[in-house]
Amino acid sequence: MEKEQADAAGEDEEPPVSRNLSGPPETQVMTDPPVVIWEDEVRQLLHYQALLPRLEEALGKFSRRDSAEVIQPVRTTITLQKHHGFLGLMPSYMENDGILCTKLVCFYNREAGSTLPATQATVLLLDSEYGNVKAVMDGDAITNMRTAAVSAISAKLLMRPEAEVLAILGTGNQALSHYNVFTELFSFKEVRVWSHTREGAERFRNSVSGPVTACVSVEEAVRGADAIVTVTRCTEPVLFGQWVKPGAHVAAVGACRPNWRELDDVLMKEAVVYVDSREGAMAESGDVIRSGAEVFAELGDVINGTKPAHRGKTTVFKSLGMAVEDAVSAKLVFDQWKSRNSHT
Ligand SMILES: NC(=O)C1=CN([C@@H]2O[C@H](COP(=O)(O)OP(=O)(O)OC[C@H]3O[C@@H](n4cnc5c(N)ncnc54)[C@H](O)[C@@H]3O)[C@@H](O)[C@H]2O)C=CC1
Ligand SMILES: O=C([O-])C1=[NH+]CCC1
Repeated sequence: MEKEQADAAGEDEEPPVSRNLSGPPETQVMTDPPVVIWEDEVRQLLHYQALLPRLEEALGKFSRRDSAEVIQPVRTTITLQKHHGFLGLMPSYMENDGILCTKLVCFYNREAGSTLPATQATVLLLDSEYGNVKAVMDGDAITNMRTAAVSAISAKLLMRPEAEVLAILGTGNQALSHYNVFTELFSFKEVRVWSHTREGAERFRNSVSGPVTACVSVEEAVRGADAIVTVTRCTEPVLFGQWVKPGAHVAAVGACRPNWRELDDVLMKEAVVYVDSREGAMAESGDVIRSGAEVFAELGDVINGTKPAHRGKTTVFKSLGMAVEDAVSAKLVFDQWKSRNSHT
C-alpha cells in the first residue's frame, strides 16, 4: 500500500507516545516523550528516608574518583550580569548505576540588587544509553531537599552525638528543608533561628510545627550551639569564629561564589574543613579561597573511611552542591513516579 493511502487508512500511525529518531534503520530507536514532574509531585515522591542512603552512597562514590562510577565536572557557570545572577550547568554520569542527568540552576545575588529567588532550577534525567530526555523535573524541590540531606549527613558524621542546640542562620527555603531533616534525624533540645529581618525569623517560627527561638542577633543564635547551619544569601561573613563553641559543627551552605563569604577567617582557620568536592571548593567557595584555609577532606572520604571524622574538634562542612546529588535524587523521583503510574 502507498504511504498516503496507509495514512488515510490510519494504518501506519506511530503510537502517540513514541518518536522514531531519524537515521539509518539499524540505528533507529523509539523514544517516549519526556514526562514532566513538577514541584508538588516531586515533594510527594521524595522522602528523606529513601534519599539519605542514596546520597551517602553517591558522595562516597564521587570521592573514589572512579570514572566508571561517577563523572562529574566542576559546575560550569556563566554570569547573567544584567540580572545579577549566574547560570550553573551541572551534568553527571554514573555509569554503573545507569544514571545520566543534568541540572540547570540560575542563582541570584540579592546584595547586588536582585529581587529574584535565590535559585531557580530544572533537572533533566536522560536515558543513559540513547541520550533522550526521560523526565523534566522541578529542580527547586530537589535542590532544597538534597542540600539539606547532605548537610544532615555531614552532621551525622561530624557533629558530637550529645548535641543539644541547633542554630539556623537564614529563614528561607533552605532553612526550612534543613529544619525539617535535622529535626527528623536528631533530637535537639532547642532550635534557634536568625534572619537579617525580625519578620523573617518570626515568619519562620510560625511556619514550623516545633518550638523555635527567634533570635535578634547572630551572636545570640550561635553562642553555645552544637550545630550551626548557615543558609543565607550573604556575600560577606555573617558567622564569626569568636562566637562558635569549640567542638561545634557548622554546615555552611550559602556563599557559592569565589568572592562570597558567610564565615570569617578565624572560623575557617580554626576548624577542620570538610567539603563536598575539593575541586568545587577550590573553584567556587569564597570561604575556602579567601581564607586560605586548608581543606582536610571530602565528606565522601569520611564515608569511605579514608579520612577521619574529627567529631571532637570544631568542624566546618562547606557545601557547594554537586550534580551527583541531583542525579540520584532525580532517579529516585522518576522510579517512584513510574511505580505510581504503572498501575494506571
Ligand atoms: N550548597 C548548595 O548546594 C546550595 C546552596 N544554596 C544557597 O543557599 C542560600 C539560601 O538559599 P535559599 O534558602 O533558597 O534562599 P532564600 O532566599 O529562600 O533564603 C535566604 C535567606 O537569607 C536571608 N538573607 C538574605 N540576604 C541576607 C543578608 N544580606 N544577610 C543575611 N541574611 C540574608 C533571607 O532573609 C533568607 O532568610 C543561598 O545562598 C543559595 O545560593 C542554594 C541551593 C543549593
Ligand atoms: O548546587 C546547587 O544547586 C547550587 N549551589 C549554589 C547555588 C545552587
